[in-house]
Amino acid sequence: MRGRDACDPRPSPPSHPAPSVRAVIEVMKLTKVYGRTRAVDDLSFTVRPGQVTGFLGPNGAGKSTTMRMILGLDRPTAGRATVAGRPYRDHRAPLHAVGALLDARAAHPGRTARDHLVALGQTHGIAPSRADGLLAEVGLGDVARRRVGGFSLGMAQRLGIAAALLGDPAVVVLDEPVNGLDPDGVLWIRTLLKRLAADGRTVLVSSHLMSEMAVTADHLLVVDHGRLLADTSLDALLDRERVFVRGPRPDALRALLTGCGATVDDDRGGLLVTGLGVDAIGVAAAGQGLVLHELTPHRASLEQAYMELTTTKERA
Ligand SMILES: Nc1ncnc2c1ncn2[C@@H]1O[C@H](COP(=O)(O)OP(=O)(O)OP(=O)(O)O)[C@@H](O)[C@H]1O
Repeated sequence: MRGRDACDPRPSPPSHPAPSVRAVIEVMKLTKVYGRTRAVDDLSFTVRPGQVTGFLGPNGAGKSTTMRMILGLDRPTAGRATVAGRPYRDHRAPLHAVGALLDARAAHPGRTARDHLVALGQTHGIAPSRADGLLAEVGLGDVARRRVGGFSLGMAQRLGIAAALLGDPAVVVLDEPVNGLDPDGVLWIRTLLKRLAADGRTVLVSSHLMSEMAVTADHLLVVDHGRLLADTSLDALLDRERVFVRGPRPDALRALLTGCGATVDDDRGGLLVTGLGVDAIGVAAAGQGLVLHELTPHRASLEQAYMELTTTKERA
């Protein structure tokens, strides 16, 4: 009983429901090359409404560059990105289609927070009262008439989020929105993102903080070196079964399980197996007459799942 046929087939992932084109972000074979750096490398994914999609990866993974291309701020070397069925630049009233926060310090430092939002709103016929309401909502009501140049990073982030929401957009794209926020602010943005998704909006939020995404996102896009490592629900990533297995013939066991398509790592005197469940391992070992002294399921933390994902793909 050797090879993949000897092992229980793993269930195929659930298919996604057909997305409403109204608010979908589509990234198709997107590539961006800066000199010798492939910042984004043949990236394809779809971001759907009604959930928070975390865009996760280490520093320099290509998250900001991808977001800039989605928002028409960088020209792709190859491939394309659309929002609600068309490139961002083709939207006649972009503030209503997509709200974005890429750089919290982008607001003119000499303007007051209120003037910044009112001026932005004027480009789309948005009433000043909407700016006032949003400033109160993001916790800047008391400093609405202070100049932005004197704002802390956290205050600037809150203003950037107010600007992103000004046009009541169906799609929200935020690049590292928790940067500079205090614990209250982090909690606030977490709640806000979940509410936006519950309203049926499409929410794409980047972070290099696994812990933050673990409590905020429903779905994860994991990138590294400009490439997509995973496009998965948070639950599916965490539910990936890992099994600790120990027996007197670890080398034979490793060869068997690797042949069954599992990833096998040394761990505390035994083997840590990803990609096969306890039943499949038991059946495969019995088929080869291999004795097992231990066979224990492990649920990975998000950090473990992420580290495993990045190191496994780098080795491949
Ligand atoms: N304008 C540019 N010119 C040259 N190289 C760039 C430029 N913008 C980004 N890069 C490079 O592209 C790569 C991806 O950068 P990017 O900012 O997209 O990553 P990131 O995932 O957003 O990182 P971080 O979490 O640190 O913000 C990096 O190697 C970066 O140095």
